[in-house]
Amino acid sequence: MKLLSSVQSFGGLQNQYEHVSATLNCTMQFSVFLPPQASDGHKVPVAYWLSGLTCTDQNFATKAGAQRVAAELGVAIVMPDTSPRGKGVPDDADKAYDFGLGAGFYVDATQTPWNAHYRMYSYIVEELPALLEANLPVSNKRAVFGHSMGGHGALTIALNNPGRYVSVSAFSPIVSPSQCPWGQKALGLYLGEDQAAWQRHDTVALIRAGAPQMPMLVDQGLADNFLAAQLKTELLEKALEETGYPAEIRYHPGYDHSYYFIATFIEDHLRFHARHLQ
Ligand SMILES: N[C@@H](CCC(=O)N[C@@H](CSC=O)C(=O)NCC(=O)O)C(=O)O
Repeated sequence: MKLLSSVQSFGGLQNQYEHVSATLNCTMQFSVFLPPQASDGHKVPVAYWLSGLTCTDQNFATKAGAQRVAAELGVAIVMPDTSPRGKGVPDDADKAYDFGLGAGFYVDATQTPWNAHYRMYSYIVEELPALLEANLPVSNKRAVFGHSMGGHGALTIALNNPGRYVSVSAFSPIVSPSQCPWGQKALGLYLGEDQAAWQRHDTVALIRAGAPQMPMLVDQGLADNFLAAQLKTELLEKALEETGYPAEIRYHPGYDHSYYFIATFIEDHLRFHARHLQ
């Protein structure tokens, strides 16, 4: 992997890298915040941040304001891109923002032409951690968190891989892609119309199917324009209640879907993960 840029922040380093991904069959960029505790080669625990629709590795790095607390806690943050990129990577036919480039939905596509590149699930779960743990001072103590499409990615990836992550959290997640327009479009095109294949990428379905318990925190703004039609947090709330799954959902009056909301509560998420990572 090649270092593209490196700037100091709160005593740590905000770095951007490029590498050729065998999983995604293209060149990818990602960002990593390395806290000061990593500077002597000491391996630090790591939280993987999964961004939402339209994002690259830069949105969280520049808008969330996570570096100060991550530096204090000694936790690295990995910020991957949200889809494969580059020449030959197919996009939505109408260049819509909710499918294709910037909208990988953290699944491994099985349908042509998407399956040649769109394998974000395996990229996040396997390729990226292996690359980083071999080349950077980060340990295999991992947490995963994300926003919106990335909140869906974080929750489903954690529930499918409880041994690989100690904790999971999400801002404004799509809790049941099987039951909202963004998810139905993406899963239909990436995985095909047989909804049986969608269930392991649907947080509500996974919880209802008896997913193993792990520390889980969800924050949702009540002034979020996407709440009623796309996010549907109430479906998760109901599934948690009916199965006795012990997650915390916090609702915040007045907060919308933006990074202003994320920046307000990111400290809570980092402290939540640090408690489980250390
Ligand atoms: N352009 C779209 C909305 C796109 C949007 O709001 N993206 C969110 C994530 S939404 C779910 O995954 C985001 O994080 N945007 C980047 C940012 O820096 O804010 C529309 O017009 O509705």
